[in-house]
Amino acid sequence: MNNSPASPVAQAIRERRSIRQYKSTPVPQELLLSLMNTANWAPNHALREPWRFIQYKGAARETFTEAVLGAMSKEERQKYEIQRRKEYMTIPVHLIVVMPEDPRDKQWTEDFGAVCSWIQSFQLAAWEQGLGVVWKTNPYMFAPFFREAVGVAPGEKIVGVLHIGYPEVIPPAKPRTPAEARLTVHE
Ligand SMILES: Cc1cc2nc3c(=O)[nH]c(=O)nc-3n(C[C@H](O)[C@H](O)[C@H](O)COP(=O)(O)O)c2cc1C
Repeated sequence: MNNSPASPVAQAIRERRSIRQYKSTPVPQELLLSLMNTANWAPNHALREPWRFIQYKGAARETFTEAVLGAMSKEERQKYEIQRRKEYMTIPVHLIVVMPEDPRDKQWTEDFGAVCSWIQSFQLAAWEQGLGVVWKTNPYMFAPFFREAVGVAPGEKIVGVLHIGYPEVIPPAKPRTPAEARLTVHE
């Protein structure tokens, strides 16, 4: 099996970067859906496919922006509103990734793992197509105001907010610790 760093999968894993500066160029919806359908092949136990998505694009990004701003304190809003409004109205797509909160520990763990796998699969498939993504877990995600404004129900968890678009800037890689440093081998 070709597991060299030069294989297409290995290369995508190593070269993908979280993108925080985007061009305003729209992302075709067919491309987005195709990438989502690829990510749907992520491993998920008992094939529960424990994910759903809420997408904001075009003028509806205003609704997303208001949901974020409404979750801020007065002071935070004063400090960040202009910057955030500009940022969220430039990035072409915001995708909220949601999972059901199964009360059983085993199922919750499986579902969370599956949704994280979905997100990374999506990020890699997007990268291969020249699209950038960043996976965010900002404090607003946990705020009741935001959850209600975007239609996340009690009993659901937001696993991440993905910002998606064509990269304006690709940051340099942050070095990783070699696996050997974290590996205990018994033989
Ligand atoms: C679960 C998770 C949550 C993250 N949350 C944030 C976040 O809130 N804000 C952010 O700027 N990046 C966030 N990131 C992206 C990481 O900061 C990023 O992956 C890390 O800096 C390594 O950079 P790279 O992805 O370009 O290799 C998150 C990543 C993961 C996996």
